[in-house]
Formats: sequence, C-alpha cells, structure tokens
Amino acid sequence: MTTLIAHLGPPGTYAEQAANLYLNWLNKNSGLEAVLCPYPSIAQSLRAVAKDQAQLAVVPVENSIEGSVTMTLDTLWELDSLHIRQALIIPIAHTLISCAQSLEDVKIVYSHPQALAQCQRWLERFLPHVQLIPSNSTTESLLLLEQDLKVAAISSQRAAQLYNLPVLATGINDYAENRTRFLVVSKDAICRDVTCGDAINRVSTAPASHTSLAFSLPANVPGALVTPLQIFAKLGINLSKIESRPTKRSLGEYLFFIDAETDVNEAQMQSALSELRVHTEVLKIFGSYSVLPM
Ligand SMILES: O=C(O)C(=O)C[C@]1(C(=O)O)C=C[C@@H](O)C=C1
Repeated sequence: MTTLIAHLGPPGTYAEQAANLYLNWLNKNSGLEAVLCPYPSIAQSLRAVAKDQAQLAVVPVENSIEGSVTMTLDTLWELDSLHIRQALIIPIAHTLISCAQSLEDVKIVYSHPQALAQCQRWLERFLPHVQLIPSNSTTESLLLLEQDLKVAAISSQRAAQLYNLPVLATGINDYAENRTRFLVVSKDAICRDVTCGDAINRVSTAPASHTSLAFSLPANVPGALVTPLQIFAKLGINLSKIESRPTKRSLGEYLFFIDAETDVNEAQMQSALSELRVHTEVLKIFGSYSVLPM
C-alpha cells in the first residue's frame, strides 16, 4: 500500500516542502513509497490522519520569528489519537509575488497569518497602505494574481517558479534567520524495535531527543502551574518550550504545552509523568521524537 502524507496545500507551500523532504528521507531509510496529499488547512491535514485518509501528516508547529502555530497545537489537543514521530526544521525565505509592475501598484497582500507576521516590519516600511488579507496558506491566493494586478502574495521563490509568477521582492522576512519546525504525525507511535509490525513504524531513527505533552490544571489557584514545572526541575529534565493556549471552556483558563528534552521511556521522564498525573487534570503525551538532520 502506498503511504499517503497529508500537508497544507495547495502545492508550493512550505509544508509541502517539508513533507517532500520527509518523503525522500522515508524512502531512503525504509524503502517506503509515499505520495503527498494537499489539504486546505493544517487542521484538515491532521484530521485526515485521524480519519485514516492518510497515514502521516507534516504540519508546522513553531517559527523562530513568530512562535507557535496555534492551529497545530489546538488540533493535536482536540484529536486524541495522533502521535508525533519526527521533527524537521527548514529555513523560510519569503518573497513578494505579484503581476504588478512595481511596489507602488500593489494594494492588497495575501498570505498565511504566520507569513504576514514574519514580514510585518518589511510591509510597514515598503507597503504601509496596503490591505493585508490572511489566507489558509502562502499559496492559496496565487491563482488570483494573474487576474488582478493590484494583488500580491507572500510565498516562497519555489512557489513563484511552480506557478510561473513574477517576483517583486525577495528576502522580505524581518529577520534573515527565519526557520520553522515541522512535526511528522501518525496514528501509531513509532517503534524503535526492529522486530515490530508495520514497515512504516519500523523506520530507523536516532534515539528520541524530545517529548511533547500538554495538560490542563485541576484548579485555577496560586501555584497550580509551578507544581508541574517543579517536577521537571527536580528530576533534572530540561524544557525547551512552554506555551499556553485557552481551554476554550472559560475565559482565563489555559492548557499548557511543553517540550521536554528527553525520551518518554527514560526512567526520569517516567517518574515525571507519574507525578504529573497527580497534579494535572488531563495529561496528553503526544510522543517522543528526534529532529531529522537536514
Ligand atoms: O502556508 C504555508 O506555506 C505553510 O506551510 C504554513 C506556514 C506556517 O503555518 O507557519 C509554514 C511555514 C512558514 O512559517 C509560513 C507558513
């Protein structure tokens, strides 16, 4: 059976680029043939895996300029059945794509909210009066450009080539060092034992360097967050990320997403999880994974 890899589309997105890198890695390391499947949103690409329409999804989770991709965090929490099996980091270099003759002719700029935010200072400086319109992905609006010369989109140089569209400006992200971390997600956890079942779960990887988890708290009282955090400190487990998201149940109530720099099977992490269960309301462990060297 061919492995289907869901990602944010239409073709040309950064998510497709990351999915393609993973596809090549998978093929080289396990011989598996995989095919990319674009979906209209990040949430839909994750749901495709939960509904068995695809075996894997590659989704953005964090950017070095703009921080967390909240749709990914919210959907991982909502869908109980998904496991993170790998992470990969790619450089992001935005370009302004348009059929306009010059920047002065551009009146509207479309892009994914993350890309708009990563270029906000450049936009303020060079296009202070344009209307900024968020879209589901950096490539969603590219087909509009030929019909409307006032419109531009922020996307990659690769997307401009793919759609055969002119580039008005390059390197427009506010910080040159712009990178996004993507997660590879599946329904089954990766198996590090060579004897285990399915080929897709048997891919050889380095030992896991990170574990991602999230929890809600039993009560909104002083010290409710300090206690779970102290568990990691006490056991000498370094945290590389903490992010809060609304529970969506009531104003001011939050979920906490944590990345710990250890494998879930390490004895210290197992102790941390047993203690965490006592001090959290709902605890979800999304998986242990390594970061693919790119
Ligand atoms: O719209 C795209 O091209 C995407 O792949 C999404 C996305 C994101 O959500 O962060 C991916 C990488 C960049 O940071 C900008 C946009």
